[in-house]
Amino acid sequence: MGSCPGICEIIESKDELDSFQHSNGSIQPCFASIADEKVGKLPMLKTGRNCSVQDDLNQIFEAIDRRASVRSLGLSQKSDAESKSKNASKKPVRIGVSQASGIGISESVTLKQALRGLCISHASEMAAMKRLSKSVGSPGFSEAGAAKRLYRAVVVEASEPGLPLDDGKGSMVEISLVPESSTSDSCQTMTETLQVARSNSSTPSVHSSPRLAVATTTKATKDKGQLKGEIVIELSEAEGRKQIPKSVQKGNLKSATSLSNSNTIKSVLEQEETGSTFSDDGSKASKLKSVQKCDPSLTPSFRDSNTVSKPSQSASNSPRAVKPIVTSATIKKLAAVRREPRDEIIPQPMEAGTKTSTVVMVQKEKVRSAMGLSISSTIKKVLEVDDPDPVLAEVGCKKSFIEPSLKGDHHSLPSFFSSNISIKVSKSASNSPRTVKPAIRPKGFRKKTQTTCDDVSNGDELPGTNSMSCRTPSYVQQKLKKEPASPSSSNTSSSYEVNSSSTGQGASNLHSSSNGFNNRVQGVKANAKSNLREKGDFSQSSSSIGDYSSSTSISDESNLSGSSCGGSRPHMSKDLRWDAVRFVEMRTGSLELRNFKLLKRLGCGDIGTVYLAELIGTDCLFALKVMDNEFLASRKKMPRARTEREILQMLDHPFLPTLYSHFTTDKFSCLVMEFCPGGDLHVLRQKQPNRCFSEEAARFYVAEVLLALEYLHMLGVVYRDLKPENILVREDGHIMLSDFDLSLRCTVSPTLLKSSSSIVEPAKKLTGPCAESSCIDPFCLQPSWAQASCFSPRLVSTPAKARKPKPKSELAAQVTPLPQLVAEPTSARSNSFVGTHEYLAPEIIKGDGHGSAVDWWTFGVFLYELLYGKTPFKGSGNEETLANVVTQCLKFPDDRIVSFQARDLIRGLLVKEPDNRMGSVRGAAEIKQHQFFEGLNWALIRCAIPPELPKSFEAAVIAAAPKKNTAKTLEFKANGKHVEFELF
Ligand SMILES: Nc1ncnc2c1ncn2[C@@H]1O[C@H](COP(=O)(O)OP(=O)(O)OP(=O)(O)O)[C@@H](O)[C@H]1O
Repeated sequence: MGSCPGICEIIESKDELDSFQHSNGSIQPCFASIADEKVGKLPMLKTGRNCSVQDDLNQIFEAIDRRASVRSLGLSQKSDAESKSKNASKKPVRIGVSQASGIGISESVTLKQALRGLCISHASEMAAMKRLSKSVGSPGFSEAGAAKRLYRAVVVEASEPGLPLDDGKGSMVEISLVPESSTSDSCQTMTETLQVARSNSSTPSVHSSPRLAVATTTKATKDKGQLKGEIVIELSEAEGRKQIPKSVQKGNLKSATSLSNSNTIKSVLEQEETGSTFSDDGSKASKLKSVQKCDPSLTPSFRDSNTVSKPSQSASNSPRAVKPIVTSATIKKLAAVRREPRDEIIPQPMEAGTKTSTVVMVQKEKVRSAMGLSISSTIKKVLEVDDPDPVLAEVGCKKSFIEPSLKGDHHSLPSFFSSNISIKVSKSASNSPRTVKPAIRPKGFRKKTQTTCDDVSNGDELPGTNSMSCRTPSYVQQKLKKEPASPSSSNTSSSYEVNSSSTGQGASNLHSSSNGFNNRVQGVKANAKSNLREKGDFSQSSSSIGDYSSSTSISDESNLSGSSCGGSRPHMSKDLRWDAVRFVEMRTGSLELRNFKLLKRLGCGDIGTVYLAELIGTDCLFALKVMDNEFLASRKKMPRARTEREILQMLDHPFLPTLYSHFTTDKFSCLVMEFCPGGDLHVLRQKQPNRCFSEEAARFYVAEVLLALEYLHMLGVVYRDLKPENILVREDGHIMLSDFDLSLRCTVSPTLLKSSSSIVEPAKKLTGPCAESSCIDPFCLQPSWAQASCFSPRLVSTPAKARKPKPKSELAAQVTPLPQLVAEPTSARSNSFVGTHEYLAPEIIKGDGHGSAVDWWTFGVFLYELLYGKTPFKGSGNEETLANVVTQCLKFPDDRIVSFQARDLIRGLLVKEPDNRMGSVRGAAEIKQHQFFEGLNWALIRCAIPPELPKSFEAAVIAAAPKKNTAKTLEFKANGKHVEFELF
């Protein structure tokens, strides 16, 4: 035995087999039979018969095969199985069964190990057989094959399941190297969806030398008869790609492959680091390690070129587009170890990358031409061709920034822009009695300002207002006197300056170097179509009143931190504006005002000014709300600004705005929002015949608003400022609620309400898809309101006395109502005096405290105004209006025919006592069931064809651009002073 290692091994194996028989009862019968059969052959070994190791191995594997066959066929068919398994053992397919196990193929295998493997698992058997049936040096077993398997193991593990391997050109594993110093930052701020390319790294910047794009590919070489795996790390740096061969001993290879992909690279690199073979810069290894430690999902990859190798949704849609390289989902998994087709992502100015770089650039050009003109270039073109106005031309084409200086007015823009064109702005008092706070607004603009009341509790004075007493009925004043009034100082002048000389170094750099994103911008044009017309002549005026004197049940911050600016919105992955923002953030470290080119002032609110702004270098348009920090602080409006931002951050709804980003500088707080090019419903209504919407159109708009309010309520947000001016129209004609600085945040405690049969009408025969789902199964967990919410509007609002007694048969047919889940803040209470005069709910005016029911009041006023062209309680002045709201009965004008259903809904909503108001108890679900909405497909309304589409973008731009020989100034009136305003 001692002379024959094979014998020793076999005996040991036998022992092990024996011991296994004892230890594993489940397999024992099968195994025992095999062992018995082996007895006849084993004596040859025991008697010292001369045998080769190969013979022994053959015998062993025959036993293995028999055992496997017996396992599969059962004991009763043992004999057949043996013969079959013998044949099977010779089939090459068995050898190649385990791809993964092949990773460890470099390890020399002893018989002992092979036999031990027999007792471990079937997979181990396969591996052992594979090793022994093919010698290391056989043609079918190459180191290249091993390396390939190693590569596959690494890449497949790291890739998305199902991602096809590209063993040819795609055999790259890319690693991003970020310096220690910048890793933490980038991990926080950068996402995986973009890879920023940098073409000229000679310019020192934050993103230049520290970030290295490392591509690793596994290769295999045979060195001195030993299997070695070689990992080539390719450092893509400005000066070119370096290939740093890394010799990995077979042990390393084995250990590497047994680890996870990231660990694999990490462990290999650690060894290389100690061996100083990684690169000439020893720090790179540690840098790479630091990246590996970083959250992979947050590790971006930078490349030195203009090419952006980010998977482009739009590009993928285009036949000529650059093929998406790695899906974002893949990148998440491959953040540290990423495989990307080399020819598309390595636009390096180096030998190997030159060709591919050219390819990319060609593809980019194709994409660009396929996309046509970008939005911003359309604007520029229009302005250049049609508008000789040098100011507008400068704004559109050369002057990227506008700077109004802060002269006692919050409507100011960044001061860090140099300015050499000053525009005098003067204001005159509004003619409207309801105009409380002056603001820079187009002539005739129906003001959407807020009165000083929002700062009543602070004793703060707001511009253009004297005190609450001037607008509030005396009996209301009495109630309000407990809160200190705060007259406001008026903004009498402001100066806007246009930067005609400099757009800022950073901006110009960005502009010139960030064309890469344009290649992936597709479809943004449609999103960014803008109706740039100034708002027309409007007869009515209303103002929002903000008061944060007291409110109960304000939600905590944690409620608001739910959604970030996009990462958690996979359904918005096609929205390239996210990518645009990230693109710039990654390039510049953070978003700043200088990254935007302000194209047009969209309007001024109480806390800031909203601009149409192009994110430089991306062709993406945004609504940029700029708020002056000093003004906010001095007017104690910081909480309102914060509230708006926090609410916007939470929103993720088709009828609510998207906040792409926000940033704060020393001077300004900015919100980067979705731009709505269609104007607002107030303007739209003015254009309708008789300045009223048709009932069908009104139903569409109020239905979308209702869904938005329902969503807000469920988030614990009472909107409080519903009015047509705050309903913006998207370019697709659907609506978007805006302006949340007056909103109330509160906690929501979902409750199950027992529906009473007196409220819920008997189920009608449904015609929609919900007919079958109108479940009456008492075990069904679907709440009753949900059953009816889609297609089965039911009359729930009719006052009790107005309801006719039901026939007995009908009552018998009533569906037993299930408890209704109410997830709206119906019990929230605030004593704030907020809103717009004509829209203020009685309980707000009376100071009785209010909750979410105020939104249903304003909803009623809103519907009324859309249908009748005016608000129901409008008086000759604000005081009268407030008095009317509290005391006057609801009346419908006779000069316009409106359906009973519409009037019934308005009647139910404009109930002065909030507790009796429709929606106050059961929320939006109750309103949705009203007959006015009968037949409306709530679930699909977002896909419905809207009543009206905004003007085409180009036409709107042309219309917005000042005409030839027209005066270069636009005049606005505020507080009796004329304002010269040349900017837009
Ligand atoms: N996302 C947007 N897209 C297009 N225009 C917008 C957008 N957001 C706001 N606007 C326009 O900018 C103007 C100012 O809006 P902002 O929300 O700052 O104030 P406001 O609506 O006047 O109300 P408030 O004074 O109560 O804040 C509005 O007239 C609105 O039409």
